[in-house]
Amino acid sequence: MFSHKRADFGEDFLFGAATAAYQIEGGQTDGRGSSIWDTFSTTPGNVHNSETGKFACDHYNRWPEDLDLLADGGFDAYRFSFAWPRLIPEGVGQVNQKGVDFYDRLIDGMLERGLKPFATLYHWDLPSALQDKGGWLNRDIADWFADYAVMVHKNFGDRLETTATINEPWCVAFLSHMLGVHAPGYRDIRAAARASHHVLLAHGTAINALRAEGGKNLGIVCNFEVAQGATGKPEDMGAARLWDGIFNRWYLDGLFKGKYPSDVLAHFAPHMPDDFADDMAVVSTPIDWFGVNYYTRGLYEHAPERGAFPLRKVDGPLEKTAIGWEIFPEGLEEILTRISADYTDIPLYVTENGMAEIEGTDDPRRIAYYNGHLGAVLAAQKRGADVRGYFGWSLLDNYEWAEGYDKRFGLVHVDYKTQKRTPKSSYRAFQSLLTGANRSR
Ligand SMILES: CO[C@H](O)c1c[n+]2c([nH]1)[C@H](O)[C@@H](O)[C@H](O)[C@H]2CO
Repeated sequence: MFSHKRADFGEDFLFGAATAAYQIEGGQTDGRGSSIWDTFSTTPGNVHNSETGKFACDHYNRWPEDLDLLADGGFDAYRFSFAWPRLIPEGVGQVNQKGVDFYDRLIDGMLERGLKPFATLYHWDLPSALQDKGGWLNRDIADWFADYAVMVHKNFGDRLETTATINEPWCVAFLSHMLGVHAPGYRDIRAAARASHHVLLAHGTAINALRAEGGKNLGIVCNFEVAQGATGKPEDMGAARLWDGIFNRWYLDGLFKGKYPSDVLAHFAPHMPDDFADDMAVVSTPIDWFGVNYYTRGLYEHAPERGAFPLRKVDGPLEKTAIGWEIFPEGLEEILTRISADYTDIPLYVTENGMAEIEGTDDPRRIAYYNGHLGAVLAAQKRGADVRGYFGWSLLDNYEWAEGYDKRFGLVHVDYKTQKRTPKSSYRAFQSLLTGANRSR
């Protein structure tokens, strides 16, 4: 079990678990439109075994059982995402009432169980119809996204505890337009530069539109990695600094300082949208809270042959998870204290943290992983970081994007043939921390 007590985190500290629509819902029916992940995943070579989210965890039908698991676990909150194509199948215009009805039932189900709804508006499943118009490369996406955000607010805003605009703008932009690992699968610095700006412009435009509608408790969720030099050589330390700029400071500086870091801009500048500097007041529109997703650190070395960004990640010596990420809980303490010391004093939530295993329901490594990272949260709080909550990734084993279904992050095991849910020992560890007992309904 964990070596911490719930009271250690503070009286109002919230514990939750997190998921995302495309990874768990399935339910490609009832008027849901196509998303870029439906097309990307069915394109050979993009996803392990060409696996798709077509069925996933069948959460579209099994959501009562999944909410019961959260309540039985003693969790206070549930971080979930709306599927834009389920609510507005073409991305703009006509609303799908069956989609509205689904999320109505889901959110009411949370409230009935005493679970606070922490909503994410966009967790990567862009409507294909908007991709047809250029997607994140088209500046108009800021208005498309703001209109979608207002639609969500008008239908559900009165019941949401918090609303995050975007999950992980780095993944939306750089991972998906520079590295080509996620949908839409671009490998193009010009696409990456423009998406890296438009995703933050869309965030700020939506925040302003939501404020105009009386929106409260608005934020964004960014992912962070501690970047360290593979050696102490200046060129390797420089590579780590540049990666810190690409992964962390582009978003922190843009959102909280209203300017992009000059070291990254030096690479992006020839490809940025005209007059992007005029948008920075919108990009840095004040928010109420900030979500921090953290999993691991990275070691980087100088790699002059790598063109646009002359760096390369190298394999580190620490214990790794099944997805190959080093286990480095100190990094979470470092990130939380850095953000609160250098960028903002608004409340922080750890909105994702967790690890992948390949199989099994007895998961002592995952218990140790969570225990270490919960300790990092306590250490960051002691150093002045205003951390208000922590969400384990993930409630369920689910569709792990380009990795397909092999890499399992769930506190609850899912047998995808039968859709049977089985709490793992890590779920029991949280249940014991949160309720003082190990019990199941
Ligand atoms: C690149 O790592 C990111 O911080 C990150 C890790 N994760 C994420 N972002 C996403 O938000 C989730 O949808 C993933 O399932 C989860 C596990 O891979």
